[in-house]
Amino acid sequence: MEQDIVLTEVALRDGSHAISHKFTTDQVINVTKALDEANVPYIEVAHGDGLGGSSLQYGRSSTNEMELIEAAVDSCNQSKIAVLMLPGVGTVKELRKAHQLGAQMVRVATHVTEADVARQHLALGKELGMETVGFLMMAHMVSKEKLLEQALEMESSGADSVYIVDSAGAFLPHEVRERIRLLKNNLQVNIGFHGHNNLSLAMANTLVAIEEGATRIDGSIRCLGAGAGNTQTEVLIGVLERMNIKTGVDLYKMIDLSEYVAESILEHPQEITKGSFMLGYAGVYSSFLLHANRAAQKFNVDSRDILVELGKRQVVGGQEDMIVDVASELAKQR
Ligand SMILES: CC[C@H](O)CC(=O)C(=O)O
Ligand SMILES: [Mn+2]
Repeated sequence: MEQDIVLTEVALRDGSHAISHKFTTDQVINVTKALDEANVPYIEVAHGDGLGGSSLQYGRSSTNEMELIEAAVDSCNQSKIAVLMLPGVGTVKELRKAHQLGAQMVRVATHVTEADVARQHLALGKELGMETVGFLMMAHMVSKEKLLEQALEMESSGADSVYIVDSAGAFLPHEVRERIRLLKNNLQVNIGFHGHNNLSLAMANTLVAIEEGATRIDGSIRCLGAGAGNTQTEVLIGVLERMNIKTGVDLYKMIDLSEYVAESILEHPQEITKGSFMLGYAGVYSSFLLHANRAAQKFNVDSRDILVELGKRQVVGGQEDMIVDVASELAKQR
């Protein structure tokens, strides 16, 4: 199969944030089968916060993620199942289990300044014979020089690909251009990009990343991802086709699947709402959206004020408890 760009479909992991981690086994089987038939190379399956994420802090999964991973593996003839893991949220025990069930790629995600904590998990991925990805989250929070330093750390730890992850959907296209160019000029491994559409820039940022040499790209079908969702996979495939860039993925099958996702999975359309826009504007983790909406309701404050304050405090993944603190402080100040 000819491929210029290698796609990873993330709806069955990133989309978990958008539906409060309620994927059912049937939904995972239906989506995975369709993605496999459409020739999508990699399909990520896990709790939204990665292996082991099911908890009070992040939100409990309705169905055990290992059951979902197993169902996804069994539904594929050619697609490979990827898992995300955040060291500290997930453990080596869960990574070994996911591998045993048939996952073939591990994407080790760290905050953009903490690449060194991925070393052990990337090494284990390699030892198990998995393809490895270093996933640098909240990349907009640092300078391009710092990002390069951290990307080199991921490369030296054994990542086959290093991703710039726009977790907050905060990047502007020229910022993505500069960063992908710098990594491309200094790393030997594949460069990837994972966008969020909070400022309506996921597609533009993805195209700029591809122009600068990124070859590993994430998308979520029907934008089923955190915040306003990710770069919309089926639309990206069509746009790349128009640009003569090959993904090897069947466009019509993806459009059919997109209709299924809208009818059978989405609780509401993935839109740029006041909350999701504010994530990108203030630079806040996309997965904080539903938590912030709930806290806004509970404390009767504006979710925009919560998100702006979280942005000012530069909160990072794992600090979800701050959302309630901020909402309660805002309520007291009123
Ligand atoms: C909490 C993990 C996070 O959702 C990973 C990711 O997709 C991102 O940072 O955008
Ligand atoms: Mn994401």
